[in-house]
Amino acid sequence: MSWVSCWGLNYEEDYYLPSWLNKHRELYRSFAANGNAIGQIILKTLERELYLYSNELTEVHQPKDYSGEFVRLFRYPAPKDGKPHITAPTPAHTDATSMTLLFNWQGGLQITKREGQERVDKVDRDYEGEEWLYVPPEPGHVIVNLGDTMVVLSNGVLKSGRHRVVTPPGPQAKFHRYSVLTNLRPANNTPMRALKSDMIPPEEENGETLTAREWSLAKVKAILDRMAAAKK
Ligand SMILES: O=C(O)CCC(=O)C(=O)O
Ligand SMILES: [Fe+2]
Repeated sequence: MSWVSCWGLNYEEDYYLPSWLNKHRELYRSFAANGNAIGQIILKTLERELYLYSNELTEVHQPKDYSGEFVRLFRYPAPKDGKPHITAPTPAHTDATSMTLLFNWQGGLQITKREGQERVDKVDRDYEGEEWLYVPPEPGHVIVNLGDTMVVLSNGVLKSGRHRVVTPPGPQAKFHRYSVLTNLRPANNTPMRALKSDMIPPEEENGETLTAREWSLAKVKAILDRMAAAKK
């Protein structure tokens, strides 16, 4: 599997793109901006359902603010022998985003049937006997995965969806799989603690609150440490 990510930090103004993508700068900008606009509609609905009355979710996901948001393109080569890959090309995980918008044309994305998962799994561990369901792409639709920061901001009222990508089923396996995703993430300085509302259970005070940037770096570090430990 190969992929390329472009961190469109503050994609309304200054951002760097590699030369091959810079030729399509306007397409890139409008893809990221439209993704954010779709996300804003979903966040507005969640604000209402969570009884948040002062734009607490939408105001920390504004394109003008610096955050860890990115656009990512994936290419999953078709297996040469036609047999499904033994290990999932994208292993099971929840996204460290607030919300991921995923565009793809082939199957292969799966969600888990497992219930009662931990609040936020810092290392995306594997669970024995976990059952998986395909999410077939529908023309004209985008797949939306809610991510871990929403779990933190809602103190567990919202859940992040655990998913993975395996070889596309049936005859689709003969073709390379491409996917394009964009996402929403809280502005870098957003405090990663539960928002206050009648729908959100109050959070226990436990010392220091990380910013969104510190919080996502800690998740990446936990995953890298786990991968290094698995190699030993
Ligand atoms: O390639 C895909 O369809 C999904 C990849 C994914 O889950 C991710 O990058 O978080
Ligand atoms: Fe993901």
